[in-house]
Amino acid sequence: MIQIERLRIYYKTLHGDAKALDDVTFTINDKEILGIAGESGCGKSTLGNSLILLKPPMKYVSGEVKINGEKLPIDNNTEMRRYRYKKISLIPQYAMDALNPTRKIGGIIRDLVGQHKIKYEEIEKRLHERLNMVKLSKDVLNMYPFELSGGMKQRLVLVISTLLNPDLLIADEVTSALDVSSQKAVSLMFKEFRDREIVNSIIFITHDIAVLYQIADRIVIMYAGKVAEIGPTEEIIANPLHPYTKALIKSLPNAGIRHTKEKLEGIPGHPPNLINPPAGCRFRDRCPFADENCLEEPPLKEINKGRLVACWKVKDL
Ligand SMILES: Nc1ncnc2c1ncn2[C@@H]1O[C@H](COP(=O)(O)OP(=O)(O)OP(=O)(O)O)[C@@H](O)[C@H]1O
Repeated sequence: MIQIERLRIYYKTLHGDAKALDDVTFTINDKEILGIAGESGCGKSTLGNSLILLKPPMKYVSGEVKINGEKLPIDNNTEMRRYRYKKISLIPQYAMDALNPTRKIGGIIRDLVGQHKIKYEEIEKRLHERLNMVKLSKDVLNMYPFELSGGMKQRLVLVISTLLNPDLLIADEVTSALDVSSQKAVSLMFKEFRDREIVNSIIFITHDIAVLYQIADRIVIMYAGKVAEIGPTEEIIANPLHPYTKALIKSLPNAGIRHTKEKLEGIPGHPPNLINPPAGCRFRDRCPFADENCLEEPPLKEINKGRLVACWKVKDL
């Protein structure tokens, strides 16, 4: 189990700190795929990246992350070396485009495991099995990245990032650049890696709730650096409680989630500036239900078992 408690991660800027993650608390259970969704800029990538490497101007401010009860030294990039790739592995946004174009895929993997002091020969058998699992021939090891399609590259990235069977895999927008049929195939392979216990848990970051509907057990909805709502996938989609989640679900195309005659609606307005966010609920300027109570920040409260919502109005909606 991974516990994230009151985590604050900011970006240092010339105009002050951008509060990209501001008091974020949730857990990732064993054998779980946890989806993280929300509009662009809400802090999803910051969350994933902060569990691996704090690259300036990103900085740790406060809070804790525990993996199976052990505190992760996320504020110390050197100490985090022990965990990176072996215990926690990240597939960053655009990873498939970042594969070295001048090196054959076998060579890329040899370099990567070498950096972690593991001999290629030690993992070779496992590598072949895993390639087979994601329906790639081992001939790809003799190919250059540009010879593979987007879907093939993304499946390869899944294999590479999980070669050492990490406890936690963080996947950041891994399906966004793919067409709809490859999206489904790739996301189901992530599920298979969890089902076969190659990884213990997965954080699946995406702006696309339709993808989460296919694979996530629970969903965390983020808004402007904070958690708006947490719940089981079916419940979040069928019965969103936070006004922001309601708007997000309403703005979805029908993509296999539900059929409605309602017109597709975007969410009016923009998220607040995170350097100087308004006091109180950060969604209040865009919220049709906001009143003077919302000038005070709503705590994330358990409404029903496993269902947490940060909204003063939730009981009245
Ligand atoms: N290097 C940076 N310097 C300053 N602010 C940053 C930096 N990187 C990100 N931010 C700010 O942190 C906030 C969260 O960004 P983040 O990339 O985590 O969001 P996201 O939800 O992953 O968005 P996207 O889906 O577009 O990747 C944004 O408001 C962004 O402007």
